[in-house]
Amino acid sequence: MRLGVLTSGGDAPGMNAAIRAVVRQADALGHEVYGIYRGYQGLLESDWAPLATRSCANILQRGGTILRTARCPELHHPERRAEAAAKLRKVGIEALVVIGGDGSFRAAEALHREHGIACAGIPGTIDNDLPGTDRTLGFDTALNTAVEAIDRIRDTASSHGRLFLVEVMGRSSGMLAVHTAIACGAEAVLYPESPNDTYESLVSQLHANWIRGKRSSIVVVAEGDGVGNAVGVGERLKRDYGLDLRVVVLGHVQRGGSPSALDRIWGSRWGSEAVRRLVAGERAFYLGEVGGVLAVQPMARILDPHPVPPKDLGALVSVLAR
Ligand SMILES: Nc1ncnc2c1ncn2[C@@H]1O[C@H](COP(=O)(O)OP(=O)(O)O)[C@@H](O)[C@H]1O
Ligand SMILES: O=P(O)(O)OC[C@H]1O[C@](O)(COP(=O)(O)O)[C@@H](O)[C@@H]1O
Repeated sequence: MRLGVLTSGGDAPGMNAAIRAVVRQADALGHEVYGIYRGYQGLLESDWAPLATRSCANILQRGGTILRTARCPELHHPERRAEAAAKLRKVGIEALVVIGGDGSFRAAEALHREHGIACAGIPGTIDNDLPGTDRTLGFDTALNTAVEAIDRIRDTASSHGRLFLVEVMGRSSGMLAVHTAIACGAEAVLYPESPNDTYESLVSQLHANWIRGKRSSIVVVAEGDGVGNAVGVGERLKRDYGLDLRVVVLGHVQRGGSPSALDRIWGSRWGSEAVRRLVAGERAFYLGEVGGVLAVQPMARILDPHPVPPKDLGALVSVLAR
């Protein structure tokens, strides 16, 4: 059997572990893998090549993706998906392993529903916002990167008695922000799924801490937060209260770097499992981890609402900051 593998959407540490496992598990079972470069964009352009098992040497510990990645707005059009399916059939790729996030899986779901392409999904996004899995590749690494960066910022915050607003990634998900805030002992967190967050509530939290004698604070702000991004909130606080605050946008620093052990392990397990299920005839599923155990979800489950950060974690941030 000829399988295809692609990485799509944002890159995430652990994607290379998954690619390596796909290639080597297929090789062990006597199947062939084509690597498709630049996600669905490369698929539309027939940008692919066979991946030999030795071509995956020394990639397990590398961030990013050796297959490169892209966002491909064209795939939202049904005619382009029909073209993609025809290209796969022409080259003899019978099943596709898609490593990516929610959007990448939605594309796979459509390719299967509309054209019968067998698809396996491996969660790969630092956002950790997929239904049916507690974990996505890259989240653990990105979380640890953000925490390490904020620990350094904390030194200056306390030495100078300053407020820092630190922006972490998450265009529509607060998972990374909330977990980062707990792990670095932030004074407050702002994230998109928390409708009760307001500028006024942030000010009163910071003020209450000041009254308690706290002279420095770190506020973690998710990129897609509704109150405004870190720069916007910072400008407003400066204007209203004349605070000598600083804003740090961690940005893509969080997306790169060598994957954590957990991201390598899950990338390896999911890559192997995806191949074993596809060659056994399964057609449309994605893998995950639920309660520490490997889980399998029907691909259509990706259409469910995305998970939101547990409410108690958001509330815990301010309790622990007292
Ligand atoms: N609803 C959709 N229908 C078809 N293709 C989609 C859909 N959503 C996303 N895609 C494809 O998947 C790619 C990656 O999606 P994106 O949301 O950017 O990243 P991620 O997979 O990390 O969530 C898009 O560039 C597009 O090619
Ligand atoms: O690198 P880009 O294209 O600016 O994307 C930034 C976005 O990518 C992410 O890191 C991951 O998002 P996806 O998983 O949807 O690709 C988001 O947190 C962030 O908003």
